[in-house]
Amino acid sequence: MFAIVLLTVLCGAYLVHNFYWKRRGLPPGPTPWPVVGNTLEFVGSSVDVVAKLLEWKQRYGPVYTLWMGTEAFVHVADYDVMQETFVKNADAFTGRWKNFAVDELRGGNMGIIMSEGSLWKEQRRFSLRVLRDFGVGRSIMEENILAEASIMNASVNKQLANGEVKIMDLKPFIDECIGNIINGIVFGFRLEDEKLKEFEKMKAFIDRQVTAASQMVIFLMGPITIRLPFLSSLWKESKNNFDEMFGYLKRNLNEHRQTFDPDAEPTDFAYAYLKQIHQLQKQGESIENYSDHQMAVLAFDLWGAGLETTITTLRWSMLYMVTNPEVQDKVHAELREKIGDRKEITMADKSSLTYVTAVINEVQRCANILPLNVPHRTLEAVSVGKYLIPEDVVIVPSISVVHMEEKYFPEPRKFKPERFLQSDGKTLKKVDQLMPFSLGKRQCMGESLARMELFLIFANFMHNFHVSIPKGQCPPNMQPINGATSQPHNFSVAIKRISSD
Ligand code: HEM
Repeated sequence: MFAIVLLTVLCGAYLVHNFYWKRRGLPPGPTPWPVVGNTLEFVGSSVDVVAKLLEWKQRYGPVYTLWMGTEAFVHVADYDVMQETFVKNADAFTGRWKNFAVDELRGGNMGIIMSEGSLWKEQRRFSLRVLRDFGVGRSIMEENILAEASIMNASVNKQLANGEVKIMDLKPFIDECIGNIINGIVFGFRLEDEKLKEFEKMKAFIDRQVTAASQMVIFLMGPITIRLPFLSSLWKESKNNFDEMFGYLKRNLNEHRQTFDPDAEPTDFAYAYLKQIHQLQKQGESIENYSDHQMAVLAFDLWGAGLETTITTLRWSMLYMVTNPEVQDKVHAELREKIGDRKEITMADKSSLTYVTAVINEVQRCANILPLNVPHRTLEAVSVGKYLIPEDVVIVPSISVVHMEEKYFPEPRKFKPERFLQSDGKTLKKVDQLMPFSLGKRQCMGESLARMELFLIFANFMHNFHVSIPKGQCPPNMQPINGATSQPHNFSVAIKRISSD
């Protein structure tokens, strides 16, 4: 009898806690289920995550709370409120979510993406400096990207006889192109033979890890839940994915340690990092923020973030070209008019290729590849809109919602590059609400590299090829695969050389 009373009291207390107590003082939002919160709302291949976020914004207002597992995630889904908070009061929002999965899979809040405080500040400053030294945002990097774009185009070209239309999956070509660029920056070598095979294996681990199922791991995992049926197998898969990727990075970092020459100019990020440690030690300064583990997680962040996002955006760009042939025709017309027979398109052409630039903007808006962005954490109690959010609350700039707002982007579900052009149809229009790289102090660190890659690779590809839906096939599935990034389903295109048009 006593046991039943005790159990009833405990259950009652838990329910009061779940449905009322833990939600006090936080913005409203959908009612969370015990343990799983609102996480299950995102499960299922047909769930349109951004539509759900928009629906909640309409119901609860521009600032609302979702529960991912047992953690409150405050979503800031209004452009003006985002500016007032993440930009004007930036420091208060530079924390990152701390959780069991991050501790177990990445060895804690290390690297850049998940680190905070002095570790994050120092490592971000250092990494940006090294990227600049290696020519990111300048002509040195432009040459590297152009070289890889040209190799990719030559490989595709090799598959095509003149005038022939061939059905091809472009993913492996894009993977290898972007893989070579980021691998060159981090480890300084091209992916050939065995190295290429190893890279392809690693890319497959990344692809599996960003899927929805693996992402559930992050939200639902704890010391007890990883033992539950179903979740335990998801957990094991994620653990294996991370172990394999860290194994690859650590093998390459060890090769660098063995060949490191402190007197030589660093030729890649890994050597620059070793040189920084060497110099700090020589000057008797602290190397607390430069542990072996930090170096591996930092390499993981640059390598992973640099690969996944850019590849996914370029794959979407191909899909939008085949599903919007009239847009592709205009891209080709602009390239014919402004570039003509010239072989290579460089950054110097960007200001005249306004339609191409508008298309890339529209791809980034519609593909909306990071529907849940990367969650931040409040480092102090802080006002957000009409709410006072306590310290240590996970908070998300909901950029994907802004990208789909009618008031900024009329007919938001339509692919209309013209929205990024002035009424003359030629001059580019700056639209501040397009924020694929987020905002504030944690804004994407690779933005200038990514922008250069997207422009040079897309423009040079379109200058050479025409893509379409293969004859007799249904239009491709434009519903994204939900996960950390919104990826397209596998697809093939009918491709032909532009000269045969
Ligand atoms: C189309 C390509 C890309 C997109 C759309 C993108 C988008 C983003 C977004 C939305 C964030 C989170 C910002 C926030 O927390 O509010 C982020 C962070 C980050 N990105 Fe990118 N990114 C891209 C390419 C790259 C590349 C090429 C690199 C490689 C260097 C990179 C490195 C990073 C890093 C290191 C962070 C963490 C920054 C920090 O926490 O301080 N990204 N990115």
